[in-house]
Amino acid sequence: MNAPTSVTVRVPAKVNLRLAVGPVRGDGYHGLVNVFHAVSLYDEVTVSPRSDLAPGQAVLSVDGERPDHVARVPLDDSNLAARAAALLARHVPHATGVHIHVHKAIPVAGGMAGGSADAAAALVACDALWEGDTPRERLLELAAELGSDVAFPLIGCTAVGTGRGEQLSPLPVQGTFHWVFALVDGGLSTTKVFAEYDRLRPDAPEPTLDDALVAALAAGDARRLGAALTNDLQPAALALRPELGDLLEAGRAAGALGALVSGSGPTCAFLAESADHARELAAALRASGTCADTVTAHGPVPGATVV
Ligand SMILES: C[C@@](CO)(OP(=O)(O)O)[C@H](O)COP(=O)(O)OP(=O)(O)OC[C@H]1O[C@@H](n2ccc(N)nc2=O)[C@H](O)[C@@H]1O
Ligand SMILES: Nc1ncnc2c1ncn2[C@@H]1O[C@H](COP(=O)(O)OP(=O)(O)O)[C@@H](O)[C@H]1O
Repeated sequence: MNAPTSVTVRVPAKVNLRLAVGPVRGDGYHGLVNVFHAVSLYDEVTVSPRSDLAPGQAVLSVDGERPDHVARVPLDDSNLAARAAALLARHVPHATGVHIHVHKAIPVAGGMAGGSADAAAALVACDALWEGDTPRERLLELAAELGSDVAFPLIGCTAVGTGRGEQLSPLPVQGTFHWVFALVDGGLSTTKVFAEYDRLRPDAPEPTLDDALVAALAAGDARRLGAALTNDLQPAALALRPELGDLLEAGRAAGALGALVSGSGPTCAFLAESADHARELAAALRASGTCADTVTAHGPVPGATVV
């Protein structure tokens, strides 16, 4: 069979249903109990071979519906998708240079792991393009080398991440949960949010999982899930962006079952009772004037998939 001329992979964003953050470790990372949940907001990453480039070398292009977000995606070697192609090229025999095109829908620097999603998608796409047949376990290891959040979008659905978030165990979930994500202008640096967390919580305890959250997911109970959502980084994100407090309050006042900052923020996530309720909640949030825009999505959804 001939090698493919291009491969496109669709990859979901994540929201953290529980982000329990422990003390800073010797390597500068924080021990986490990080419950990832993949939602139906997708980037698409397309790779095609470039014979004028060295194996694993990439040129990038990006487009998407939000020009302000597209403009913030780096087009050089620091792009996580380019770093993923370079890393995989060192582990498969028939790597080529590649053009990587990212169609962006996941907010940039928004706490929804868009860069990590693109890196996971690039690993899957390049492995298919180069016919690497890299085993799943090896792809997960390579993903973890690229960042704490890169392994999760390979598996998607709902999973708890321990260590620095990269050691994943799937969690059973019944049914579908409906979400509204409120986008705000500008991003937040993950490093700065963790630094602010250290300042606010010098005495952080070891992170734990929450039985009530696990039970709510297994039962498909949105009301109980809403009550169990927590994010230890939220006070740090609110300290850096105080206006997010008004956004969370607007969502609660409009009847969200749960409201929290997504990961390191500043995107905020609101749990709804149904798809209809999510649309109503989104309209109320937009009318409140506390966010730039909203996106509705459902979860859990599968991880990076060749389309
Ligand atoms: C906070 C979370 C929650 O899922 O994601 P975002 O909300 O930003 O997407 C993650 O922990 C982010 O994961 P990721 O963005 O891959 O982080 P990395 O590249 O590994 O690390 C970036 C920086 O974040 C801090 N960091 C990250 C992970 C961790 N367990 N402890 C940390 O202290 C460190 O300062 C590190 O230098
Ligand atoms: N493919 C990519 N898409 C988006 N941002 C990227 C990408 N590669 C590198 N970055 C950089 O990573 C930073 C964090 O972006 P992102 O992964 O979208 O957010 P977060 O870490 O909040 O989930 C961005 O500010 C950008 O400079």
